Amino acid sequence: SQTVLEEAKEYLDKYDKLAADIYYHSSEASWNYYTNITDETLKNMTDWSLKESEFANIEAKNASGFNLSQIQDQNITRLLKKVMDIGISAFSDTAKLRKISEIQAEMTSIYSTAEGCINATTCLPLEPDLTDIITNSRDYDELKAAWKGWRDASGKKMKQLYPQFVELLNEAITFEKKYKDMGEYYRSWYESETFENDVRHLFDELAPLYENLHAYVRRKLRTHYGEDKFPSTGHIPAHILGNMWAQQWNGIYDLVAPYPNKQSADITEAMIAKNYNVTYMYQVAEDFFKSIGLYEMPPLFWEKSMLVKPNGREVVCHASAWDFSNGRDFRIKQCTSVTEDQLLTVHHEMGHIEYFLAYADLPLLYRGGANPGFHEGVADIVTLSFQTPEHLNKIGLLDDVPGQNDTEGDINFLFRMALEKVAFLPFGYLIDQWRWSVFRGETKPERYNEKWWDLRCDFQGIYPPVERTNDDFDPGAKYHIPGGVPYIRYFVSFVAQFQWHKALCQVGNIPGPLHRCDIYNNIAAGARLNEMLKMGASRPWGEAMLKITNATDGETTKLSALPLLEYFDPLIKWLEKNNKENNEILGWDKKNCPNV
Ligand SMILES: C[C@H](NC(=O)O)C(=O)O
Ligand SMILES: [Zn+2]
Repeated sequence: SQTVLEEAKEYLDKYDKLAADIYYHSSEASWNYYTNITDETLKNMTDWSLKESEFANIEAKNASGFNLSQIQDQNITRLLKKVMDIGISAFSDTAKLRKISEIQAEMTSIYSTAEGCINATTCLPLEPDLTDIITNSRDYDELKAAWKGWRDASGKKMKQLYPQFVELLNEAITFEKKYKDMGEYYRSWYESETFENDVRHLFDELAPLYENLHAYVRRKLRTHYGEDKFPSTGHIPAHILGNMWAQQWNGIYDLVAPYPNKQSADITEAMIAKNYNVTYMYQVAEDFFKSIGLYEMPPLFWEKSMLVKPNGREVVCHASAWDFSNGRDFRIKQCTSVTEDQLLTVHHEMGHIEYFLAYADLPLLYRGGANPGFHEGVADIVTLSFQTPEHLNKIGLLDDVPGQNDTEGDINFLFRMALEKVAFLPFGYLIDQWRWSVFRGETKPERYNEKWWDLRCDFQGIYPPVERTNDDFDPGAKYHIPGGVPYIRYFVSFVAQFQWHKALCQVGNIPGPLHRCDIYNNIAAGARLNEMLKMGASRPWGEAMLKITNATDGETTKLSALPLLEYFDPLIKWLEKNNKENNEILGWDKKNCPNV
């Protein structure tokens, strides 16, 4: 007779083939909905997501037939546990599972087809129109109209749907009695009892840097928009930070740059001047990955991706990368336009594809990030190199590179990176603080919007330029809420990517300060990164962290804020000095939120 181990291995091989087939069809059905929103594609996607749940449910029962204590092979037991860890698919009420899928699809459709009205006659989609206004307008009232118009057309329209979505998700996830609520299930993906506390500590460590950036930007914006827009509580109006959600502020770099008379690198202009088109943007990104020994895009990528917003049909424009579970079919869906921000997003989405390609030979159950934050950090990691003046100069998008002793040019660059990476930290942290409090039942529907603004006011130090009431549902105006995509992964990513950048610059023997390091063409750096990518989700993520940091202190299996703080150290000193010289009072009243 076969040993239990041999039986388990045989079972897992069969599972892998069955799962690959179901996942392929289910991904294809989702793809057809996200790239063509109709009732018919919605129905087909929902049907397939139910087939996927049914498959997961049956296989979880089959796998539970194995007595894990009789199997010494840790790899096999880890795989069997993953077969059994199926989240809401364990729920027996398939009608309610269908309802969950339908509500999420409907909210995603409302978000993706919404047109925000900026006046009585003009209503515009988020991408590219409202995004362009929010990024480029410097007119307080024009910005306010776009900000309000978007929220009225998106979040407000799905307010009634969200309470039921939460209730059904919690009912489904508690069915097995393994998780208290959906938030606990999402956090379980980080395989750590202390995860929630760990991210809070990281946030607290990084808060002083954010407060210095906030104080400096606030002072610069006050001079442009006038004192009257800045309440004594210290908050900044939410709509003048160059981004629809004030999540990253690089859009207003020209307005707040430390040394504005220095040549401000307007990369979008340079791209247009160099006749960049969408395809070329993807070739530039692919060239970067190939230069460090990673993977070129397979033929099906170019054949099947959706790289521009199509005419004549509704699509989900929010950019994403897709793995069709067959080792050959990987796609990006992005309504790409020729801007610097979009070029960063192209590198981000292709970074996900690089991870997919690196772990494509692993069992399907291991084809994922070591944790969700790793997948987002891997997506971002090359942008830390790509944006350096050295690299932009190499690819012809920047003429003069600030020399190492050109402090002003260097500070301008670091400041620009802080607008993208430091400004994000409270936002990346607070989205799931809201969502976890909703899933826990601490925040009831009648307080959804109030809680959202309490968190935005407390952690980000911003306030809404238009009075909010409980008829509003501003969480719904951010893709990841209707899209059902957890968000703490981005906070984890923004911390981890600096740990990795430091490790890759070291192993690549790249001299100079961390913030000027470019791993382009560095095979050693790429090889080290690839070693971690190839692990996928096969081992607890602390081992993946160690693989990339190659640390001997044993400690660096954890997330650490130190590399991020080291990267920004010259700017921290500059901001502290500048804020002091201007008698700027750091921070804001965290518990008193101006509601216009
Ligand atoms: C940071 C996050 N990125 C992504 O969704 O790919 C966002 O856009 O909010
Ligand atoms: Zn991503």
